[in-house]
Amino acid sequence: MHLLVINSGSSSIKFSVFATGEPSPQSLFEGEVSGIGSGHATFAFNDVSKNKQKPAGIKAEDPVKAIGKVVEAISSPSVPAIDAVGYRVVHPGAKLHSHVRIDDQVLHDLDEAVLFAPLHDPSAIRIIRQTMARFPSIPHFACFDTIFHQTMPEVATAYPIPSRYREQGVRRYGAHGLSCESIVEQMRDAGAAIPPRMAIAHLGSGCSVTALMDGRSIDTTMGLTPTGGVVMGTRPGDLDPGLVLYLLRQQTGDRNQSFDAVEQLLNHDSGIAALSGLPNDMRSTRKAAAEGNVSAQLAIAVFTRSVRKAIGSFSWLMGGLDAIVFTGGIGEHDTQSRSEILAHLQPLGIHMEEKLNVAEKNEGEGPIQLISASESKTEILVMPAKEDWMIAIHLQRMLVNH
Ligand SMILES: Nc1ncnc2c1ncn2[C@@H]1O[C@H](COP(=O)(O)OP(=O)(O)O)[C@@H](O)[C@H]1O
Ligand SMILES: CC(=O)OP(=O)(O)O
Ligand SMILES: [Mg+2]
Repeated sequence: MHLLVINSGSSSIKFSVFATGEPSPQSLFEGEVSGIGSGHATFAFNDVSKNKQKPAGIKAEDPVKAIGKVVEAISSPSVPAIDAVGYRVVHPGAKLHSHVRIDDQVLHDLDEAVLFAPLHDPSAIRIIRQTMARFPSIPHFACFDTIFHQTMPEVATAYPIPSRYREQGVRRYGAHGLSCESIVEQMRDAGAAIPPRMAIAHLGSGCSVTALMDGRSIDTTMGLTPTGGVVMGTRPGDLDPGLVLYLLRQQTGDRNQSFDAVEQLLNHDSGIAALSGLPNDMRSTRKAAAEGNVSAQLAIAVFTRSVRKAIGSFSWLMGGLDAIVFTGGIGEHDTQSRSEILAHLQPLGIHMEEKLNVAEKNEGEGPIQLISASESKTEILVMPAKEDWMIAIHLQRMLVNH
């Protein structure tokens, strides 16, 4: 069977075609629209058995506008007919508790869930509806970013607000769960031992740090929504809640308009992009910082400091760290962010080996790149966030059971 996976992030749509198989589904085609909303979006689609083509520039102001390009690519005669589709949906809301086959009831529940992930869920749901209309006779499944974090204990998920809100589903959910699960699954796949105390820093457009014990999530920085936690591309991460009240009270005029304006501010107009005054793209922010742009330098320093603090707090919580994994667009590629986040930690037994950090990864080396020095008590690893592969694994399991 052939599976299509559509992963819409806040600044990208990644999509893949897999052939089902053991031990896990095999990727045949991979594509990506990246830089959505940055003014210089690119599109790439590749047969994984052939040489990669260079991404081409396209117009893509938002993920929904980019989906037509995805459907066009997978409709090409060289791509096999699709038997099932799996979507990454960031938040299932308070009612859904597992990855599911999508029917009218699930679509209704997802419509209700948009309050929990207003930056991600609305476009994901529109993409699902459009793709279901295009492929009406095959099953469609939603895989959620929160499910992996269901192992978090109540002490990690309970907010110190009146308990009636908890009963309504107001708690920490976390996100980037499919990415974290793919890290653990790739370690298993490679026959590597799962580090007992691990922190995964998923640094992409959205950024989070997750604490794992024996491969299970025990705490994470994102909260009820993916707006909280560490500093991100266009989101501020954790703020003084009084600041949000201040913003709301400061807005004048229509009440709904002020909510919309504050939501726009917190999900689209904050984070690294706000501090730097530049588009949401770490590559151009780094370039500007290197050229002496002090706003870009400050933005990056605020970002790396917040990630450093999150990893530090989880290390304290677990009584130390056996491994730190960097993943996501920034985590996998921005060598400077990695060295800034872990600078001067030798007294704690954490030694990044700069030569390994900047070394080009060779093809066929496997997914786990070790960048710590041999004397480091904590292993520092760089690994790909294989969310699409993880969704294909769930899809394959659900297809057997449905
Ligand atoms: N080679 C690179 N060097 C530095 N940053 C990079 C590089 N490649 C991608 N990035 C950054 O990764 C971020 C996007 O991460 P990604 O995980 O693809 O996003 P999304 O959250 O939309 O899935 C952007 O800030 C981008 O600039
Ligand atoms: C949950 C989240 O922030 O996802 P992304 O990083 O793909 O925007
Ligand atoms: Mg992502």
